Amino acid sequence: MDPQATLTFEELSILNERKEEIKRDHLAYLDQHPELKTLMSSFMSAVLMEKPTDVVAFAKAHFDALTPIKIAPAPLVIAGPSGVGKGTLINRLMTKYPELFGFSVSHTTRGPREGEVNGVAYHFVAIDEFDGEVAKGSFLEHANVHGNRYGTSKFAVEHVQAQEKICILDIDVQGVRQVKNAKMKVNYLFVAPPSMADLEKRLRGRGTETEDKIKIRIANAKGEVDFGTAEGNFDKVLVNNDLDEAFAELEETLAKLYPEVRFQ
Ligand SMILES: Nc1ncnc2c1ncn2[C@@H]1O[C@H](COP(=O)(O)OP(=O)(O)OP(=O)(O)O)[C@@H](O)[C@H]1O
Repeated sequence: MDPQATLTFEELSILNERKEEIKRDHLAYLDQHPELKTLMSSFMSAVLMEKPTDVVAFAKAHFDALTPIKIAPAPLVIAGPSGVGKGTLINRLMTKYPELFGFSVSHTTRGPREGEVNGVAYHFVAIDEFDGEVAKGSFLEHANVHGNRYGTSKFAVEHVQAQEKICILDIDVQGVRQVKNAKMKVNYLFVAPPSMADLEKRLRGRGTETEDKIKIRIANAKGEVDFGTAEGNFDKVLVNNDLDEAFAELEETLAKLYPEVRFQ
C-alpha cells in the first residue's frame, strides 16, 4: 500500500512543504558551487570518450588525478551604518594586503568630476544606458543616491575575481538585500558600532557631514544594525570598538572565510 495514502491532508501538506524546502536547499547549494557542474560534466565526457568497462575504477583514477580547480574568490560585502569605520578597516586591509583585494568599478549616471577617468573611477553612463543594464539584470545591486544612479555590475565584480582578488563591496543594507537575490557566492560581514552614542561621536568627529545629515544617518543606523545583527543575515558581525582589536578579528574572520588565502 502507498504509505502516503494513510496520511491526513494536513500531514500531506507538511510533507510537501518539507519536500519543497529540501529542493530549495539543494538548488541553493548547487548555485553556490558551480564547480560541481564542471566536475560532473568533465567526468561524463571522459567516461563517454573512454567508455571504460570498469567505471568505478575509472572514476577513482579520474578523480585521484584531479588537480585543484582554481576557484574565483567569493566577493566580500562589508556593510554597516555610516560612520562605523568600514572605510577605515578597508583602508587598513588594502594597505596591508594590496595584492589580495580589489574594488569593482561601479556604474553611475552622474557626470565625471575633474580628474575622474571613465572606466577607472566609474563607468559613466547615460540614464537610458543605465536603465537598459538594469532591465538586462546586469547589476548585482543598484541605487538612487541624491538623484543619481549607482550600480555594481556582475561583470565588474567578475573582472576583479578573474585577477584572483577578493572583490570588496562596501555597500549599504539595501544593497545587501539585492546582492542576496543574485545567484553568486558572496561572504557577508557586518560592522557594528559598540553603541549608538559611539557611532554619533565618530560621525561628528569625522567632521564631514552637516548636522542634518548626521541626524539622518543616526536615524537610519538603528534599522541597519537590527538587520545586520539579525540571525542569518551576515556570516560575521564585527563590533568595531577598539580599532586594532577589530582589525585583528577581521583578519581572523577572513582566514576562516577564505581558507585558501594566507592572512597573518
Ligand atoms: N574603532 C574606532 N574607534 C574610534 N574611531 C574610529 C574607529 N574606527 C573608525 N573610527 C573613526 O570614525 C570615523 C568614521 O569612520 P569611517 O569613515 O571609516 O566610517 P564608514 O563606515 O566608512 O562611514 P561611511 O559609510 O559614511 O563612509 C572616522 O573619523 C574614523 O577615523
